[in-house]
Amino acid sequence: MKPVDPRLLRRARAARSFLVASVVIGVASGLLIVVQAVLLAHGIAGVVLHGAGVAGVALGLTGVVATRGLLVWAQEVVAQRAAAAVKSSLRKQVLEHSLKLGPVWLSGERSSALTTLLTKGLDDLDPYFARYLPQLVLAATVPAGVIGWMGTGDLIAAGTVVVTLPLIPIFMALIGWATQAHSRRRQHALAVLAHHFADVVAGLPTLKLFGRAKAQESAVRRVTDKHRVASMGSLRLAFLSSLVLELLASISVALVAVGVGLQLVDGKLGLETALMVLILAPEAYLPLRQVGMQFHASADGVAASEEVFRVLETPLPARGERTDVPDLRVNSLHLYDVTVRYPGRDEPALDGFDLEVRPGEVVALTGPSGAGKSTVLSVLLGFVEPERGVVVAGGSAADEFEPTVWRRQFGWVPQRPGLRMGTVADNVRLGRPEARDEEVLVALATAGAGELALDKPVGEQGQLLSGGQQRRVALARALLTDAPVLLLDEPTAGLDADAEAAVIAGLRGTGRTVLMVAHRPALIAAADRVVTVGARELVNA
Ligand SMILES: Nc1ncnc2c1ncn2[C@@H]1O[C@H](COP(=O)(O)OP(=O)(O)OP(=O)(O)O)[C@@H](O)[C@H]1O
Repeated sequence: MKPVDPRLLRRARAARSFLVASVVIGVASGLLIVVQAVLLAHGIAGVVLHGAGVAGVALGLTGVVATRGLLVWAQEVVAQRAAAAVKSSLRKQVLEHSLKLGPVWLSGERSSALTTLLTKGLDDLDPYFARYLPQLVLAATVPAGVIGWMGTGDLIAAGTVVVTLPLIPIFMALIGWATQAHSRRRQHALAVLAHHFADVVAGLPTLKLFGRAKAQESAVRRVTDKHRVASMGSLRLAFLSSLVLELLASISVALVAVGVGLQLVDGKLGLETALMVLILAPEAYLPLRQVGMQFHASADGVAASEEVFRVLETPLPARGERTDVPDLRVNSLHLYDVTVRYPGRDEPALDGFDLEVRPGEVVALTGPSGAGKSTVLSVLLGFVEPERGVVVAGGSAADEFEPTVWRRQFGWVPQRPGLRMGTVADNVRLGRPEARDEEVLVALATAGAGELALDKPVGEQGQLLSGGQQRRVALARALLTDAPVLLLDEPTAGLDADAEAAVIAGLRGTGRTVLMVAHRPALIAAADRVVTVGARELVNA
């Protein structure tokens, strides 16, 4: 691990200004340490050799200690602010980037791992900013100042420190390599734990039904044990490294003390200088030793930030900038020879698929499960990039257009309705936030959900509504948009025949272009044209 990840400085402006402030505070702290040692040595030597008073020295020391206290406070405030700003900026960037990468990329990620990363994971950056980075700056500034000043009094002592000091970073690096792997393992164990817990909680009713709920106890225990072992491993390494660094520093200071003592006995060194060197010697090692300790506290945060950069460095699909999207009320949509292969899959999900959807048409996509029907919708929405082939509208390829502007042409009902916590009205209004209550009611009625009250509560992921109600709310949401084309993934699944007939009538009545994935005969029969995916055949109804 690099001491400071340049990507962190590049991605988070707060980290840069924080580093500058830390250097200023670090240099001032270094100076104060030297002043404090000189004052102490002067005061003690004055009392011992000349019986001088201590009032002046005590006053000076009080001033130095108070100023050092102020610097520590300033450092803490700056660090906490920087950590908060960096975390918030990284969270925002990851969320924005994930949105740009789209739902298909997200479905390949483990959502609970991503959630852990964006919450608890990034919080581990606090010690990195509050402890590790300031200490790193102190380690770079204080020893240089201290050794320089020691050299003015005793070159041998300064030389001893210069020779022994590098041992600390060398041992730190060795321990660091071992820690890094441990930290990654711990982060991974935490992600697995979160994922497993989320899965178990979400699937508890099913697990209970199949009598497997008890069996989960041992699975949870196994995953928790893995996390505990990984955490204990990190702690063991942290304690061990502190011990090693402490031992190294103590032996080095003892070496300096022996040299100083011998010179003092020989009369080659005055008492004041000897005292100054002895007081300063541990100060040269202290910042480096503490960097070692803080490194462990911050390693989890650094591992989390690496995970953040993995997400941020996932390349975005190349999309154009044009905003003059052709009006699909008058232009046809074409798919020419579209082949899609999902990452990690050998078989194409869609192979050389052609389709034309004319304005105002209702087209049904049918075909066996897994044939690629939902993929056709994903291609049109720009969520997946075809390996070959092109989507064309009004003579231009779809990927020339800015994705959000392009998507405004579509109202979409995905296979999973994706409702959020709130009320029915909140969810329908996602289609057009400024819509009036009457418009929301019309959309609900058209979607065959006229019986649902606007203020009916909706739980997370659409809970509190039946499966069929969720679908109709999602359809009302798509209908409320001004989009000329509706892309519907099995819009009547889970509806009874009457509700289905109402939905079909509602859809036909809008006069909009509809491309729908359809399995049910009534829905297929309602289409102007039926296209079979997978068989590459076009059937006119
Ligand atoms: N995000 C993904 N990553 C990898 N493979 C995927 C992904 N989404 C779909 N697939 C695969 O691509 C193929 C086509 O999937 P798609 O969902 O388009 O089929 P479908 O015809 O809509 O199926 P169904 O009728 O069951 O909904 C399937 O083999 C599926 O396993």
